[in-house]
This record gives sequence, structure tokens and C-alpha cells, in this order.
Amino acid sequence: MSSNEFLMQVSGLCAGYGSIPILRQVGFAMKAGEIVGVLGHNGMGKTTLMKALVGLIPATAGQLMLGGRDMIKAAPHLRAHQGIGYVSQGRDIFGSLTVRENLAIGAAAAGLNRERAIERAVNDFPVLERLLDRRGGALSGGEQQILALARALCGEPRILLLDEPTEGIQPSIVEEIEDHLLRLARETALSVLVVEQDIGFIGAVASRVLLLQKGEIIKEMLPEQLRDPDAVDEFAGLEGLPV
Ligand SMILES: Nc1ncnc2c1ncn2[C@@H]1O[C@H](COP(=O)(O)OP(=O)(O)OP(=O)(O)O)[C@@H](O)[C@H]1O
Repeated sequence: MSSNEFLMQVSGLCAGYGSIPILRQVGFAMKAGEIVGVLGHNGMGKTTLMKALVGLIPATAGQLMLGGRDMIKAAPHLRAHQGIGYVSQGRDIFGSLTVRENLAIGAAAAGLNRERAIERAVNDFPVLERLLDRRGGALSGGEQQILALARALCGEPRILLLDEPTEGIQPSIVEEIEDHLLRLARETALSVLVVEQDIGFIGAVASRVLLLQKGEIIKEMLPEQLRDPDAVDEFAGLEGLPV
């Protein structure tokens, strides 16, 4: 396969906090429309990987090829212009602003028409319609996750990075997120890199799974291999999918 078929290519990525190295020579590539999962024990560097890709912490080495350019030294907003969207583990909803205002900020950050972005968000996630005038802080965890996802999508990313999107949310909303991600990947060729502890979610959405151990990708698995409890437990410290 030629390198041009990849939307994003990461190679030799090293990053950490101050003098503490966390990521060690991380490399992988993603094609358009692919959903890739990242599994790993707590503290193995999953969130650090997301932050290094978004540009919230500096890389000490490596490349991040996006649209034919190495963006590893670029500021976060420039990476966003190259198509990277991000929903952090904490979701970063503005709690004192309404859902409508949260979405408007997402649209403004991407230089898009506010009304059109809100219309699209409601169309994508109908649950948001009755919540538009409610404050972000008054939403349930699941509603906040949907809002964070909708806000990131306002930027029309080509690659969406999601950090534990199912954490603390009810199963019906988890299913809604699964369905929506699969539809976006299929219909709009959105690529998604998703860090998760919910192995059922990863098994449902990802076409392959990267296992991160001590800041290194040590193995790549297919979702069906997540049914092997020993393999999953060894590398990710999680129970496998039911056989
Ligand atoms: N701001 C920080 N300063 C220093 N060390 C940090 C900082 N944030 C994280 N670390 C350390 O970096 C390592 C990787 O953390 P990271 O949050 O990336 O792990 P994770 O795999 O996402 O874990 P979790 O599943 O618990 O979120 C951990 O040892 C953590 O203690």
C-alpha cells in the first residue's frame, strides 16, 4: 500500500512530562473510514498518546504525517485545521454555557456557520434538541458525552480522537455512540482513534486494536481476538468479550 493511502501516519513518537518519558517510539497509521481502538492498563500512556497527537504536550521525537505534512511541531489549532478533532476524557464541556452555546463555540473554532452547525448536531443527535437551552453542567454524563462529540464534529474533522467516551455513561447512550461512529465512518469516511476500557464497545466499533504497554505499542489485535480472555488480560488487564 502506498503511504498516500493513509490519512494519518505516526512514527517514532516519543513524548512525556518534563523529563519523564512516557511514549516510546509509537508508530501506526490510519486510513480514511477506519476505527482503531487503543487498549492498555491504567497509566500505560493512552491519554498521553492522545494529547501528543492533538499537540497538547510536545513530542520529543517522531513524526505525525497529516495531509502530506509533518505536523508534529504544529500548534493544536493547526492540527485541527488539518482535520484532527478531539474529545478529552473529561469532555471539557463549558458547564455554565448552554448546549447551544457550547455547539456555537465548536462551530466558531472551526470557522463554520453557527446555525448550520447546530442544525447538523441536532440532526446527528436528536437527543440534543430538547437540551439546547439547558446548561452544559446540568446534563447527565451521557448527555455531556453526546454534546462533546457533537461539538467536536462541528469542526468537521477527518480524524476524531476519543478518550474513553463510554466512561460513566448508561448503556443506551453507549449504543447510540457506537451506531453513530459506525455510520460516520461508513458514510463520511471519518477515521476514529478511540481509547477505551469498555472492551465490548471496542469490539463493536473497532476494526483493529492497538495494545499499549509502558508507552509502547506492543501488539495489534483484531476485534475477534478480544474474545480470548488470556490475551486481553495479559496485555490490557481487562476481561475479554464473552465467548
Ligand atoms: N501531567 C502529568 N505529569 C506527570 N506525569 C503524568 C502526567 N499525566 C500523566 N502522567 C503519567 O504518565 C503516565 C501515563 O499516563 P496516561 O494518563 O497517559 O495513562 P492512561 O493509559 O491514559 O491511563 P488511564 O487509563 O488511567 O487514564 C502515568 O504514569 C501517569 O502517572
